[in-house]
Amino acid sequence: MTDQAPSAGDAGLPARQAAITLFEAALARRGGFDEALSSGALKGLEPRDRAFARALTLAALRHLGPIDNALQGKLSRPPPERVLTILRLGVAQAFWLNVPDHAAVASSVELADRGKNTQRLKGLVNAVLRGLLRDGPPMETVDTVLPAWLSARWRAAYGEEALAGIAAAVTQEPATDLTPRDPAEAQALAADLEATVLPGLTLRSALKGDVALWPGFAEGRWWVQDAAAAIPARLLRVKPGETALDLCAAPGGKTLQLAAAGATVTALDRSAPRLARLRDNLARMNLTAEVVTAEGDAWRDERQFDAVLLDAPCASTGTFRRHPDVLWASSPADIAKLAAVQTRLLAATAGRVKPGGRLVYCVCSLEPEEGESQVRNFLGSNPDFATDPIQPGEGGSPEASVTPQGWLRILPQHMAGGMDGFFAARLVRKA
Ligand SMILES: C[S@@+](CC[C@H](N)C(=O)[O-])C[C@H]1O[C@@H](n2cnc3c(N)ncnc32)[C@H](O)[C@@H]1O
Repeated sequence: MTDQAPSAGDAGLPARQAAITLFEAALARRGGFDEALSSGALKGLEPRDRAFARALTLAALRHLGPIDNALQGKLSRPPPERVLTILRLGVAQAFWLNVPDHAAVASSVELADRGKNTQRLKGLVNAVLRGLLRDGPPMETVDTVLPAWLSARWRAAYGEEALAGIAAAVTQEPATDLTPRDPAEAQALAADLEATVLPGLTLRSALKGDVALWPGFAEGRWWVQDAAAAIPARLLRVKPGETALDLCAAPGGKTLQLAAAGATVTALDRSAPRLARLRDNLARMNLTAEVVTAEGDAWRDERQFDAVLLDAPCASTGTFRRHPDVLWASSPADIAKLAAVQTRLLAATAGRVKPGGRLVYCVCSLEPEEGESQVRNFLGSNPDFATDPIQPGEGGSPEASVTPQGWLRILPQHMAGGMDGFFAARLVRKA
């Protein structure tokens, strides 16, 4: 729930229009939500309207399955896409953004009235929305919350009970997690940030709004990082003075952890714009790293490192709590394509680890093809590497996440209040 709703009259329409743009971009393609944000979908809006547009889009995506299920019962045939968007956003406003019913209906009808292709259907928008709001919030069950192809995959991989836990996490709005630059400061920062200190010393803050205005941001005392995302870099256990390579580094959450722990870090990524964000993050935190723009599997550099982190590009299905668009814009083909990239990157990583050094492989994905299968295949073809088993509790690892092989398979329900889904394994290269 949020209290950021602007009033229903004309003042709120630009925000709702921006939400239409964001929402349709999010469904059109993987990464569309972020692309639309960075290409100015919210430009020209007041901060309050910007927050509303973003919150509305995310609420509609987080509850999209149940919304569509309820809509199906009210529509005899699929309406044009824009009308469907207006209806989905209208329902989300009323049930999850505290917008009064009359305002959600009036603004949705107004949006339909303003569009050349939707004007004639404003009566339908009015009738369908009124009917849905009378019925109350849509049913949220495993079958309505998740796309069928993902629930089938996750049922097969993790079983019925775990699937129910995953589905329950989809509709929960996540808190903001922060990593302190200096872990010894965690308790002191927690008081200023209305935060609880989680295992691993992640701070879970109850604050809302622009993080740049929160205590300690400008001074570089913490950065935003999900509790699960903060675990893999800790598993490398870097010591001051060791060399570390972060092979898919941008925008740099894990690079910051390695640098803050005192390692001499090389941060590599193929994306120059994402590396620009990494550089900004390093500067704000007053940390340093060598920054390299290159393809991880084509980088010509003979150095070997004490510690190597491969946080590989993946389908990101574990991040649905903060990025619910991944549920609706991903496909089985994405998983197959990205799994091939991971295999290539892992193969290229092996030679960059010093004999006796450590390699942590991780992905923010719930797909076994991107996690367990990758490591199993890698160990099969690289007999000089072995698993260094992760201990329960290590670096904040939930006990429930540790697999019999000593890898981590983090499911969102493994921590009260949720965490991103992740896979991680720590391997050592024999000396
Ligand atoms: C999961 S994200 C990394 C997140 C980062 N480790 C962090 O903690 O902030 C994956 C990154 O891999 C990069 N990437 C994708 N393919 C790559 C390749 N072939 N070589 C190097 N980087 C690649 C992407 O640009 C993206 O920044």
